[in-house]
Amino acid sequence: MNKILISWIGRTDLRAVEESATIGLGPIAQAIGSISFDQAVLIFDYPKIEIDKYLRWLSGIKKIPTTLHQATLTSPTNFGEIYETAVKTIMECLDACNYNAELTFHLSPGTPAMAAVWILLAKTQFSAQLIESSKEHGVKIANVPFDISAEFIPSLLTRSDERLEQLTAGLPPNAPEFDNIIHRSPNMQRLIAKARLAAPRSVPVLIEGESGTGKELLARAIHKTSPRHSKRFVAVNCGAIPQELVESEFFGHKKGAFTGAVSDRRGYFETANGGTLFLDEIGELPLAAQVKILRVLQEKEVTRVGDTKPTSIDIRIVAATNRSLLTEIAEQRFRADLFYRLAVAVLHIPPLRERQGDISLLIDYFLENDDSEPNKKVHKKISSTARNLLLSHPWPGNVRELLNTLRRASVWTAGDTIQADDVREALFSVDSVPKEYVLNRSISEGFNIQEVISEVARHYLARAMEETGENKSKAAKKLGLSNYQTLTNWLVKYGLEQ
Ligand SMILES: Nc1ncnc2c1ncn2[C@@H]1O[C@H](COP(=O)(O)OP(=O)(O)OP(=O)(O)O)[C@@H](O)[C@H]1O
Repeated sequence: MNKILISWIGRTDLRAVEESATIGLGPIAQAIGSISFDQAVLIFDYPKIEIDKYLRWLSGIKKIPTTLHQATLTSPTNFGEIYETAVKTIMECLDACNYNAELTFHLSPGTPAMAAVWILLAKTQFSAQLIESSKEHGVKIANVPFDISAEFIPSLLTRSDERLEQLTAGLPPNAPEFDNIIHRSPNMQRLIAKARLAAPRSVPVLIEGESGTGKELLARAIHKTSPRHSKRFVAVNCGAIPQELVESEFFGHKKGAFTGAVSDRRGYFETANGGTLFLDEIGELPLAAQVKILRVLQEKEVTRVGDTKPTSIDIRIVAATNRSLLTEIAEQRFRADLFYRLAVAVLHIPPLRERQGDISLLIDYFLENDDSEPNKKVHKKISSTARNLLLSHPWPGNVRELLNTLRRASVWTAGDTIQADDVREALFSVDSVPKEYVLNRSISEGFNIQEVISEVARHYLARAMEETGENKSKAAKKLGLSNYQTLTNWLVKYGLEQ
C-alpha cells in the first residue's frame, strides 16, 4: 500500500525557504519529516519559479518522490475550482497506483477554503487521513468526528457550462425518453445533449464506452426520440453470434438453404426494417461479416441466404463498442470504410468513475426503483458511511456493477438500512483475491495446489461474468479464453454452471 501525502503548497511553505530560522520548516516539510510517506503529491497556484526553488530546498530536508499539479484558480477561495482541482489530483494519483493507496490530506497549507474542501472530501468521496501541523505543536492527526453525506457536495459545483448551453440552445426543455438515464455530472449532461441533437436525424450513431456504462440504454433513448420510434428497435450482440451463423442471422435464409434451415426466416436487417438496428460490440464482428454488412448499408437492400431476390431496407444503425475502433483499424481487425459509415455521430459515454456526482444519484435511484424482486418492494435506506464507501470505489464494471453491488448488499442487510459492512461484503465478493493470501499459504499439511487453482479460477470466472452482465462471449474475451464454449467448459469444470 502506497502512503501518499496530498497537499496544497502554501505561503508558509514557500517562506520557509528563506525564513526557516524564524518561522520553522513550514507544514509540508514538517509532515514529510515526521511521518514516513512513500510519495508526496503537491498542488500549487504560485509561479513555477518559486515552486522549483521550494522543491530544491525541500529535497534538502528529506528526499521523497514528489508529483506536482499546477492549479489555475481565479481566486484562492473559489470552492468550486478548489474542489475540482483536488478531486482531479486525487483521481490521477489513485489511477497511477491502481487504487492501492493510503491517502493523507494536509489541512494546514493554503487557504481555509482549501482545508474545508479536504475535510469534505475525506468525509465523503475518499477515505483519507487528515493531518495538520504548526511550528508550536508539530504534526497532528486532525480528528474530525462527524460524517457528511456526499449529497452536499455537487452544489459546490453549480457553475455555468457554456458548451452545454450552446448544445441545448435549440432543444426542447424536456426529454422524457432520456429520463431513465440517471445523471447530473457535467460530462454526462453534455453527452445527453449531443445524443438529443443526433436522435431526430436519421444519421448513424456510434456509441463508445466501457462495459456497463449504459450504451444500450442510450441507444434505446435515441430510438425512442427518433421519427422511427413506432417501429422496432432490434438489439444484436455482435460478439455472441457464432461466425458460421453471422450471415443467416443478419440477412435471414430461405427454407432448405442449409442443413437446419427448416423454414424461411427473416434476419435482423429485415426485422428492424423501418426502425433501428442496434449493433452492440460491433468491434467483435469478423472481417468477412464486416464486408457484407457494409455492402447492405451501401446498397440498402438485403438478400436472404439461399435466395436471389433482394429486399429493400430502410434502417438506422446505432453501433456500440467498448474498444477503440481506431486501434482495431490500425491493427487491421476493423475495416476503415465501415467505421466511417458508422461513425457519423460519435457519442463517448464516460466511465462511472469520471462522472462527478452521478454515483450518489444512481444509488438513490436504484434503491428506490429496483424491481428485480417485484414481490419484495422493501426499499432499503443506506447509511452515510456505506454510501461513502460506494462513492470511493473505482467501479470497473460501471453502472451495471454498481447496480449488482447494491442488490447484493441489500440481500445481506437484515434491517432496513444498508451499512458499510454490507457494502464491504458485497464489494469483497468480487474483489480481487489478495495476492499475498494466495501466494503465501503454508505448503505443509492440508495444502492442495488444485484447490488453490480452483479458487483463483472460480474467483475470476465469477468476476468476469459479473462485470459483463453474464455475457459469455465478453467474459471469455476478458479472461483470455478463445470463445464462449471454452468459457462454458470452465464454468462447468469449476462448478459455476451445471
Ligand atoms: N445512467 C443510468 N441510469 C440508470 N440505469 C443505468 C444507467 N446506465 C446504465 N444503467 C443500467 O445499467 C445496466 C447496464 O447498462 P447497459 O446494458 O445499457 O450498458 P452497456 O454499456 O450497453 O453494457 P455492455 O457494454 O456490457 O453491453 C442496465 O441495467 C442499465 O439499465
